[in-house]
Amino acid sequence: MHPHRFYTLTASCPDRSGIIARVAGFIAEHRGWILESSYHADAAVEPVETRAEAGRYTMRIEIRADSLPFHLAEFRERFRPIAEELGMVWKISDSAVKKRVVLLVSKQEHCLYDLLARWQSKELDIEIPCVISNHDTFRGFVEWHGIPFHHVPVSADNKAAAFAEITRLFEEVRGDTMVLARYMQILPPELCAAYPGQIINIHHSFLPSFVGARPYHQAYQRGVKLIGATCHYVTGDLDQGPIIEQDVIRIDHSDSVDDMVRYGKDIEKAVLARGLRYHLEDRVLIHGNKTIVFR
Ligand SMILES: Nc1nc2c(c(=O)[nH]1)N[C@@H](CN(C=O)c1ccc(C(=O)N[C@@H](CCC(=O)O)C(=O)O)cc1)CN2
Repeated sequence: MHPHRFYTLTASCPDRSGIIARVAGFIAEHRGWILESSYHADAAVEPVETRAEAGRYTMRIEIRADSLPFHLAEFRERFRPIAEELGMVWKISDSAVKKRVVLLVSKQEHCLYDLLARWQSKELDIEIPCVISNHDTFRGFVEWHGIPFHHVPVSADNKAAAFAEITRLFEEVRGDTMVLARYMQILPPELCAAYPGQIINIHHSFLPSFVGARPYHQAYQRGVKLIGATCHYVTGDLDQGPIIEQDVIRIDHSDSVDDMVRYGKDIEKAVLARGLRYHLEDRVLIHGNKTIVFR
C-alpha cells in the first residue's frame, strides 16, 4: 500500500490494439503519475474486427491523486468519452474513502475474531458499521469493540423477514461489502442479486469439492489428503460464486474431523483476510463466474 492518496481505475473492454496507449495517454496528458498497473488479455483470441467476437481486456491502474490537476468527479467526466469509445465497463475509487464492511457471523468465532483483530490493529483500514448474527453469542465481544451488534434470528418460517431486516441494516449503515464470516444461513437469491460482487463468503473447503454444510465431515468420509478453504463471491447458487482466493493444508489418515476443523480454522482465517483485502483494494474483477485477481 502506498503512502500517497491514490485513485484506482479498474476497467474491462473488448480487446483491441491501443487500449493501454489510449488510457495511459489520457493519464499522461494530465501529468498523472501511475503508481501500479496491471493488465490481462483473455486467452489468445485472434485479432478480430468486431467487438462481439473480441475477448475481454482487463486493467487496474493506481494513479497518485495529487499528480492530477482535478479531483475524482472531474476525472470521471473527462475519462467517460474514452471509456465509451473503448466500450469499457469501468470504475474509479479513492484510497482515502474507507470501505464500509458489515460482518455476518453465526456460532463459529474464529473468522470474526480474526477480522476484528486486523481491524483493531488497523491492518484492515476499513469501517465496520455493524455486525449481524443469527445468534446472540458474540454481542458482548463485538460491543466491547465499540461496534453495534444486531441479533437477527433466522428460522424456516421467518427467512423472508429476517433477510429483509439484514438488507435494511446494510442499507441503513451504507454498507459497501457484506462478509459472511462463517455465517451459516443460505442467503435468498434476491439478496444475492441485489449486491453482485459485494457479498463475500469463506467456505471451509477447497471448492468445488464439498459444497454445502459440514464440508470437513464430507472430506473425512472421502479420505482426502488435502483440506482447504475458499473465499468467494456469494450468488444464488450455493458455494458456486466466483472464487477470489483459496489455500490448502495437508492432512493424513491419522487426522480426525476435529483435527481437520482445527487445522482448517487457520486456513479459513488467512484465506478470508487475503480475499477480503484483494476485494477492498479493487484487485478483483469478475469475469463470468471467474475472477481476475491483480495481486
Ligand atoms: N446464497 C448463498 N448463501 C450462502 C452461501 C452461498 O454461496 N450462497 N454460502 C454459505 C456458507 N455455507 C458454507 O460456506 C453454507 C452455510 C449454510 C448452509 C446450510 O445448509 N444452512 C442451513 C441452515 C443451517 C443451520 O441453521 O445451522 C440453511 O440455510 O437451511 C450451507 C452452506 C452462506 N450462505
